[in-house]
Amino acid sequence: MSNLPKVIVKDKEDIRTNHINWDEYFMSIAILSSLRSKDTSTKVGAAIVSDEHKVLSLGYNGMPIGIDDSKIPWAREGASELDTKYPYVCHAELNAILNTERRLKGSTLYVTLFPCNECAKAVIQAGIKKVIFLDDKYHDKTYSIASRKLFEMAGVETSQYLGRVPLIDFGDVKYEL
Ligand SMILES: Nc1ccn([C@H]2C[C@H](O)[C@@H](COP(=O)(O)O)O2)c(=O)n1
Repeated sequence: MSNLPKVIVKDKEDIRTNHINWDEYFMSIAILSSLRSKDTSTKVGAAIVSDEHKVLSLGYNGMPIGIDDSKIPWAREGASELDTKYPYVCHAELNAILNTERRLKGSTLYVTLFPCNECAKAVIQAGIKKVIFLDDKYHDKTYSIASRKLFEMAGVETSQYLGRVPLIDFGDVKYEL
């Protein structure tokens, strides 16, 4: 008996259509990575890829290494900002940049949420040349406006991923649009 999932393709003979394309592949990896996040409201995943289509690094939003994340709030609101997740959580893009010692110059970042201005600065400093994002739900926030400015001035190309997304279902954790 095999534990491999059954492969279903529409046209096995047509090599142009019987596999997923690069963007689908890498955005799916970013989406899968997002499911590692313990954030209960927004799980973000990131994959950094070379111009030779090699995965250089992965990341998701989480508390810094060594921090007992059961002792840190995951809340969006609290008595003070210190009682929320925001001052503590490390964003997916920053984690992906820091999770490798490889050279990221000229690479592409696939991320499930448009980067904030702090991550935009790290993306630029790392030499990442292209950002492909899935969601842009904070488009009108000041930090997103600042990100767009920074990317434009630094010559980082950005584009929204409008392709197919996988339905990932682990039962209690799933990804669906
Ligand atoms: N580009 C981004 C934006 C946000 N994050 C993280 C930070 C938080 O854990 C979460 C956002 O939470 P919300 O305010 O939507 O409850 O996503 C990130 O990793 N990358």
